[in-house]
This record gives sequence, C-alpha cells and structure tokens, in this order.
Amino acid sequence: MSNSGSLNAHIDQGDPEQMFRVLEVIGQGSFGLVCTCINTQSNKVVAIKFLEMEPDNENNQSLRREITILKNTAECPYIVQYHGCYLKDNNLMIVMEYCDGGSVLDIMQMCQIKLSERQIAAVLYSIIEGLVYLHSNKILHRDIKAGNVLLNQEGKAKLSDFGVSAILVNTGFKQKTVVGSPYWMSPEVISTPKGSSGYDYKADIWSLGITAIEMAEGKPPHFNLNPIKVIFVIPFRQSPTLETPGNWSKEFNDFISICLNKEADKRPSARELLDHPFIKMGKQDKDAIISELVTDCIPIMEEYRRRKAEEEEEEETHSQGGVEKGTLLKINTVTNRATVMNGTGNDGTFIQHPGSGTGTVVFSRGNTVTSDNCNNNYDEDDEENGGGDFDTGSVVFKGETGSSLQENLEKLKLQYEKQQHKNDDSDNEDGEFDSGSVVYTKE
Ligand SMILES: Nc1ncnc2c1ncn2[C@@H]1O[C@H](COP(=O)(O)OP(=O)(O)OP(=O)(O)O)[C@@H](O)[C@H]1O
Repeated sequence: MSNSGSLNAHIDQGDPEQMFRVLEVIGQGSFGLVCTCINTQSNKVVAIKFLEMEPDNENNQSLRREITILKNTAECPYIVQYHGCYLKDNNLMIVMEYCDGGSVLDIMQMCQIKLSERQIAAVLYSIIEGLVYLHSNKILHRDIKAGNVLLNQEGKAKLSDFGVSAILVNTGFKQKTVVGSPYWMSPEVISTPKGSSGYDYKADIWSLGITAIEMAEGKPPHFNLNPIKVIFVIPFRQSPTLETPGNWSKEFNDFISICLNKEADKRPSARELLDHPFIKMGKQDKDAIISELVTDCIPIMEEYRRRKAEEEEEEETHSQGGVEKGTLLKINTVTNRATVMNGTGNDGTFIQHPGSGTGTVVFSRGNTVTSDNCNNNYDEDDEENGGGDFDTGSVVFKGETGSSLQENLEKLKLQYEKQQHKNDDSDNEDGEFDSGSVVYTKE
C-alpha cells in the first residue's frame, strides 16, 4: 500500500462536467453531498461525493486517506469500488460505485425496520470479509457501523467511508488517535489501558459487535445517552448484550459476546470470525437474502425520499431564517463565538475542524457550546438528551498534550459515577439525535 502523498497526486485528468451528469442527491455526510450521476460515456450510474475544498484545508489529510484507501482496495468485492477523483473550481469529486440499496442504516430508518437474524448474518459475513482484507493490508477501518455498510440489489454488502481509516505502517504500530463514532467505540479506543501502547485491529471487532446489535435493535447500545456521556460510560460499564437475548439464537448471542469482550486481546480476529457458526450461516444464501431485502426496500425508500424532498421544499417556503435545525456550528474556543459550518453529517461520523490546540467543539442545531461545556463542566445538564437538545452531536476534541482525554476521563469518571444512579439511562427517550462523533487527536 502506498501512503497518502499530496492530494494533487490523486486527482485524475479530464473535465468532470463533461464526463458526468448529476441525477439526484442521495445523501449528505460531514464533508459534503453524495449524488448519483451518470457517466456520459459508459451510461453507467455512479455515486459521486462532492466536497468543497479550501486550499490547504486541514480536512485534506483525511480525504487523502480516504482516496488512498479506496484506490488500493479495488480488488476487494466487500469494499465500495473507487472509480476516480476530479477537481474543478475547488470542488473535489470522488467517483465511486453506486450501491442502490443505500446504507443498512438508510434501510432501517427509511423503511422503519430492524434486520432479521438471517439478514444480519449475511451482512456481517460481508463486513467480516471486508475487514479480513483491510486488516491483512494493515488498515483499520475505525468507523464500522450500519451507516457505513452499503447494499445493492445484486445482494452485496460493502464497507464504505474510509475517512477515519488509518493505514498502519507496520504491524507493531498501534494507533494513538481516538477517532470514530462514540456509540461504536471500543473501551480501549476511548481510554487506552495503562501500560498499553495504543489500540489495534481488535477495535474494529468491537465496533462490529455493536453494529450487530444496531442491526437487530435499530440502534446501538447506550443510544439513549448523548454522545459525550457515552464516551465516559463505555469503558466503565459491562459489555453490552442484546436487550432480550432470549429472542435470538445462541449463536448470535455468542457472536456478540465474543466481539464485545472488553479485553481486546481476547476478541477474535476477523479471519477467526469467518469460522464462527453464526457467520458460516451468514455465508449461505447471503446474496439472495441481501438482494431480497434491498429489492423490497427500494420502493419504500424512493417514496420516503420523495416525501422528504416535498417537506423540505415546503419548509424552505416557510423558512423563518436563522440557523437551520441540524446546522453544524464551529465554536472558536478562543473567542467563544460560533460560526455556521458548510456541511452537516447526517449520522455524524467524522468531522475534523481547525483547532487552536485548546479544543474545538462542533455541535448541531444552533447550540452554543464551548470546550468548557464539554470538557470540564460535565454535570447533569450535559447528560440529558431527552429534550432534543441536539440532533447529530458531533464533537471534536483536539488536545495539546498526549493525555488530556485520559485526564478528563479520570476527573469525569468520579462525577459520572456519582450521577450514574441518579440519571441512569433515562435520556434521549425519543431518539432525538442520530449518532454523533468524537474525535480526539493526541498531538
Ligand atoms: N457509493 C454510494 N452508493 C450509494 N449511496 C451512497 C454511496 N456513498 C454514500 N452514499 C449515501 O450517502 C450518505 C452520505 O455518505 P458519506 O460517506 O458522505 O457520509 P456519511 O458516512 O453518512 O457521513 P460522514 O461523512 O459524517 O461519515 C450515506 O449515508 C449513504 O446513504
């Protein structure tokens, strides 16, 4: 695998305006829109991620990472295929294979369904094959969740969104950057155990176990808690299980429990998981099972998108002005002033923003949040999310020293433990926000 290099080295020649015609917007991530487009030469439909670039934008690093990984994973059928990358007038376009079923999360949300055991096993088999490929190439995905697994009518499930992936330079190297979506984060990603040099591939296995629960229950464990609280909860609570284990097979329960072992070393590798009885079951008829799911869901999703577009048009007509719901605000912790960000993350995966080194916090829905609110004043108010305080709750911590999250965790653990009995799991009953992300970079 080559390393990321400069962004320009990844840009293909040719005029994208001549090569592609936009059909429709199919999604919105933290960095920009995703549209279906038609390739004017081949007449094939592709998905294009549109990203507005600023010269020397600090997001470039994670984009480079995503493009490099996509380019290098062309031969794996369990990873979304990359077709090229173009730049025009500061707009970066990443051209990818189009997966007509959208993400597993799209299917669950738009069709208001949870997956059956057979469907879960089929999807998990495919994710695990994708992870076997990535891990054998020394890549951590670092953001495994239903929103990052795309499906198509052929019956394939594919891993996408490598914005937060990292190529490990060598197998001995362990990650020092805490990154991902909090509900899916492993205990060791949030809080590196004493004496440990970082985290490794086993962090993806934890997220896989959480994704299995997410597909069965429609949401990951602790989803009733806000994304900030959850990073203080995961390291200190017992491993999550299915809410009603008796409703599911013993093989599925066992799969979850081995993935969610709090001791990372004891979790199986992706390759070992291929031999698990639940995953072996998933391998059988997987294409037919996924294809049936996608084919059944597409008309409902089309109808959902049509209704949504109508509602949005209506809302625009009656817009009162001001900051829109879901708008991301960038908080300058030096001046304590908020500015509206350009893009929003629909499931808040990964947002990287400029930081002065003292802490950059990004929240949605017009909340004014400072790093103080977030880092130091962790009190009861911060725990509640029942009132719909925010929708996507993406948080970025950028630390100056190598251990401030650790220090915060120690401080906040005490406060959290005091409150745990008071407020336990009573927040966010309405499922008011989608997920939220926390990125903490040790510099
Ligand atoms: N190749 C694709 N085929 C079909 N749909 C896609 C494809 N890529 C993205 N999408 C849709 O667009 C949405 C946004 O994708 P994107 O990768 O930009 O962001 P995300 O993963 O949702 O969020 P974030 O950028 O915060 O991680 C996805 O949730 C999915 O619904």
